[in-house]
Amino acid sequence: MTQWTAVEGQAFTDILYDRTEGIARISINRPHVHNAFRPETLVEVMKALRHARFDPEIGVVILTGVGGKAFCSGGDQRVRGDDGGYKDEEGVHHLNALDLQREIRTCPKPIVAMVAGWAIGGGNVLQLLCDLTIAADNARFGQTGPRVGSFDAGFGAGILARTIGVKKAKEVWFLCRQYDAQQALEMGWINTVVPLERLEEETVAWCRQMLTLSPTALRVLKAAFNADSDGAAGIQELAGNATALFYMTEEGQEGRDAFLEKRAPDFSRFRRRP
Ligand SMILES: CC(C)(COP(=O)(O)OP(=O)(O)OC[C@H]1O[C@@H](n2cnc3c(N)ncnc32)[C@H](O)[C@@H]1OP(=O)(O)O)[C@@H](O)C(=O)NCCC(=O)NCCSC(=O)c1cc(O)c2ccccc2c1O
Repeated sequence: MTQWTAVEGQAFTDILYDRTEGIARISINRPHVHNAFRPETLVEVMKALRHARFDPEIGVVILTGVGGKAFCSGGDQRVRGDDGGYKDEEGVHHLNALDLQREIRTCPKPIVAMVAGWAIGGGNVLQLLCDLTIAADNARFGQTGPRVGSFDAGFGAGILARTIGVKKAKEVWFLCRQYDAQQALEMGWINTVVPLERLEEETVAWCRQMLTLSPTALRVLKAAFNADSDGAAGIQELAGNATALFYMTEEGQEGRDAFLEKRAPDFSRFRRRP
């Protein structure tokens, strides 16, 4: 059994945020609605995710749901308003699931979805956008949008099509069927399926394996996998890694030093590589 410790100084109402060596775990904690999210839930997930991103001791993040019956059932339909989004406690309408989707893709650390039970609607999109998905044998996946008067025509359609193929993605969205973990595995929708009682052990094992590997290599690879589908923003993310690495070289530092020392830069000692 993994020992998890609540992250200090981080108080939340809709999520749990804890950690074990090198791994942060963010759990949506609304099991009474199968972990459906409201705007406040997503604000909290983003806050925890940013905290994990900036914690140098964390190398991998797990996103999951409390209770064993659901990862997440998407937007909480009880707070879906008539003014273009989900209503927060102040009455402001949001579609801030889209903000979280982008943050999952731009977080430079691998994010693993640990899925037990339902991953439906916006909940399926969240697990889809995580870098890896470990599912329990009770997991069920699907989209409900056309049934409940919604659609995710961004990552929810496009990345699903890239992941399982266009025909299958259209089937998922056009028919609103549900798929069990084995079917999802066969489609390449998820990475592996394990018995529910082994879900955490298996997920942590995958995370620990990534923790033994080069964080820079994983970071650049993550950006590379997203670059083309994220367009200019994806190239920006990938290119930012090149700039960061260049800043760590003597060649990059020569330009900065020359400016600060008010002299012409001397790049002559740096090779023009083939
Ligand atoms: C997930 C289910 C298939 C499970 O069915 P089951 O029969 O096992 O359980 P119940 O239906 O009895 O559910 C138990 C309990 O939970 C409540 N509940 C479940 N899901 C939600 C939900 N999403 N919102 C509110 N409440 C929920 C349910 O009412 C029960 O409560 P009781 O008080 O009656 O006990 C089934 O529950 C189901 O189909 N759920 C709805 C799934 C769904 O349609 N989700 C929303 C899809 S749209 C979406 O998520 C979405 C969000 C965004 O932020 C977007 C942003 C931008 C673009 C698109 C977006 C988008 O599409």
